[in-house]
Amino acid sequence: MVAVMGELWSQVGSIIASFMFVYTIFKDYIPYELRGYLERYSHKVVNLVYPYVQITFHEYTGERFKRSEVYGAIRTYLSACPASSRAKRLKAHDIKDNKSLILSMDDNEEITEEFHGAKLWWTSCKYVTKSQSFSFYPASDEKRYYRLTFHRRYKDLITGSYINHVVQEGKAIAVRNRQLKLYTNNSSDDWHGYKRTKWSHVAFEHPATFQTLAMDPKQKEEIINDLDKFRLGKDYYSKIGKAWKRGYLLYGPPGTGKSTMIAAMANYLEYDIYDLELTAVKDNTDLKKLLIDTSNKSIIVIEDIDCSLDLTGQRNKKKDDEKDEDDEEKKKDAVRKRFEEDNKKSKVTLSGLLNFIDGIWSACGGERLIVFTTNYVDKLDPALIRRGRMDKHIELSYCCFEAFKVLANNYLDIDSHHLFEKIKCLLEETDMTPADVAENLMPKSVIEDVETCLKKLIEALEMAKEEAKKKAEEEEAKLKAEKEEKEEKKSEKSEKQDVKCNGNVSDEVKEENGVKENGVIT
Ligand SMILES: Nc1ncnc2c1ncn2[C@@H]1O[C@H](COP(=O)(O)OP(=O)(O)OP(=O)(O)O)[C@@H](O)[C@H]1O
Ligand SMILES: [Mg+2]
Repeated sequence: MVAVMGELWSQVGSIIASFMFVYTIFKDYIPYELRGYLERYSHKVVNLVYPYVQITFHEYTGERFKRSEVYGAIRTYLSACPASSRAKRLKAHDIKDNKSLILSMDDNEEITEEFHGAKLWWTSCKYVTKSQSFSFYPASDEKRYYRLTFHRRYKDLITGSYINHVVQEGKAIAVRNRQLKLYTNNSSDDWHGYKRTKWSHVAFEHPATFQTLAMDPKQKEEIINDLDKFRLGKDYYSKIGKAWKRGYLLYGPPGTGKSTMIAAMANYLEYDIYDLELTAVKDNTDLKKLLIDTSNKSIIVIEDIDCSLDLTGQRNKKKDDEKDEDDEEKKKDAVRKRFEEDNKKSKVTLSGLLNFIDGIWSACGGERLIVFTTNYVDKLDPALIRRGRMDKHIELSYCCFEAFKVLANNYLDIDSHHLFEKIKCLLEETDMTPADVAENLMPKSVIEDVETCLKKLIEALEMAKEEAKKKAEEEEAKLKAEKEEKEEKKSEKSEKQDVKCNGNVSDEVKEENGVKENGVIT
């Protein structure tokens, strides 16, 4: 009965809509005074006859700045609600672990739901606005939204509890179905073409975890506790008046597991990764826009921060050869070229990056980790890595024995072996990265057993030790030679000085003598 009534009402609605359509066409032929009356009363009639309320939920909020979280939650809720199985046109969009297919309503599809006796209709809508500019890829602007229609007598129920229920449920389903994503930023030039998104993504399927990460167990536990504290710290952060974000600086030589640790963090927290390529960002404004377009529960990564940009903001010095150019035309060409090159180059500055990390904009949204990695921590500007921006500094260093044990367990499934003692001694004496240790531990053929792999590692460690020793000796010899050379030069100098002094003295003496002699003679 309710369904029949609902359909009846929606038919009344469409009749009214048709009437409005005809009215707009013939509006100009109706006398002005009559038009005023008609418009005033038609609204009253519509309100009287059509007792339905509509609410729209747009995909983008704030002038397309940010994708609406509510829209996303509604989409997830609707794709999972039983009523959606009756919809005929569905869109497949996410496939979790290549197993379950996630479907959502296609454009202009409608589904009906009931909530505490109230009947409501969800419609997914889209409208296209064509941009005026002529280009090879016409930038048509698709705007999507969901429209919820219900009887006005249920307004309190729907706005009070139903929408809240939909959003909460949608978010919970999203967490359950969550497929982690790895994003990378598109070049700023592509934001306005047919590829309008700032970030592109793929499914994140890195298998690294904290169990497989080889490092000092104490340090590892400390990091895990820190992450836990952060994840559960929403109330704490709001209490202390700080944006809910945390900065990590991972530093250490190449191959010590910095990138691996980021993957382990993402898998542990179930956060998406936004791998930010700074050189593709045009300027500070675009950097801000990228930040705003990231979702909550995410890790924003800038790898090799020391090489990403010249963050001192100094311009390149003029090339010397250009100074000598006499030809006017050539000079102009060079200037134009340099201007174009400069334009292409990223103009992100240190202050832009600092603002990105902890400026006012960084508080939009929450639950974000910002991770920087570098091989040379000393090269970084102190302002960039001060606490508050980079709250936790983590040094990933050469492989210690504890880290080796984790790798041995990962690669060879062993906890102990009689060769472990020897390896322990060698690791204490030699610097070898976990990447190199792992490479030596990995069996390269089916006939290689545990013992062979461990022996291979011992051999590599001994070789590394030998090399390090040779290098140290060479370095020492070089230093010694330099020192000797310096001393030699010094002694030569002082000798020369002595000679000069003696020479002078003898001359003086000679002169004196000469004078005397002369005096005597004369
Ligand atoms: N601590 C570690 N635990 C487990 N595996 C490691 C560790 N460190 C390195 N590896 C192994 O070595 C490889 C290289 O490590 P990774 O890429 O994380 O190094 P990195 O510190 O990021 O190096 P770079 O500074 O060159 O980027 C990884 O594929 C991983 O298998
Ligand atoms: Mg790396």
